[in-house]
Amino acid sequence: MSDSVLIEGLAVETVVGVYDWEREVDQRLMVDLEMAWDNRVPGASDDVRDALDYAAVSARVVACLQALKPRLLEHGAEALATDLQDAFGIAWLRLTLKKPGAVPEAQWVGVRIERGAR
Ligand SMILES: Nc1nc2c(c(=O)[nH]1)N=C([C@H](O)[C@@H](O)CO)CN2
Repeated sequence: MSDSVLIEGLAVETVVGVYDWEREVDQRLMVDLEMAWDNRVPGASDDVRDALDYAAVSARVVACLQALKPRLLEHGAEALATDLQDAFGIAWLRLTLKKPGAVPEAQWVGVRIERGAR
């Protein structure tokens, strides 16, 4: 079973970064998520209660990162992955956390992690 639910380019404004000035301002993070889910069940029932609700996941991503205020992207990604897996029962996920503008010469910099097993 290789079904997924996807979220791409979710924007989150939060405190993030290791430098003193970064603790004083909000910056934008972008989140991409691929989450393993058996889509055959909601595919048959047409009931959102059987689905991994991408709207509910998106709201939790925003709340989690705004509460965490991570210094490192690595810490934000790790905490977010654990929180989402626990909250929604996601067996496997791939999470990319991007910080656009952190390196002026780059479109974005970031980290990508995979956690769990399909
Ligand atoms: N691997 C990482 N390197 C750096 C991070 C990070 O989160 N992970 N963060 C910074 C600063 O906060 C930077 O983004 C400020 O522009 C530097 N390196």
